[in-house]
Amino acid sequence: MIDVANKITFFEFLTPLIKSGKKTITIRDKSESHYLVGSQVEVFTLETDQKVCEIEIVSVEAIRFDLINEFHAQQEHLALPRLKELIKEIYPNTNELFVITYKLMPSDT
Ligand SMILES: CC(=O)Nc1cc[nH]c(=O)n1
Repeated sequence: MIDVANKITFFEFLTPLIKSGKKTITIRDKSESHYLVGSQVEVFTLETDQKVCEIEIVSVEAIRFDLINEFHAQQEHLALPRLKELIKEIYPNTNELFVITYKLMPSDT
């Protein structure tokens, strides 16, 4: 059984960006800000619960929605307006968010 501290889900359409190393952050709400720096976390698709890869948590930092900027967009490999739209769709009622920075772990396959 995988503990919540060692599992994270992403929308399937984002997973190629993670696996290729192009997306190096994720912005989550407080309920998903529990990841420990240095821990290794397994990445699964939200829709089908398929394992995608493993990441190591580099940092977890609080941020307000209105402070999401071009640098975050580059790290998400998304255009800034699309990133802000996506985050608003997922978390419509909060301004209190967390930037989780991670690095891709080498895979066995
Ligand atoms: C499943 C899910 O919430 N996925 C998210 C949320 C925020 N950012 C992201 O990259 N993925």
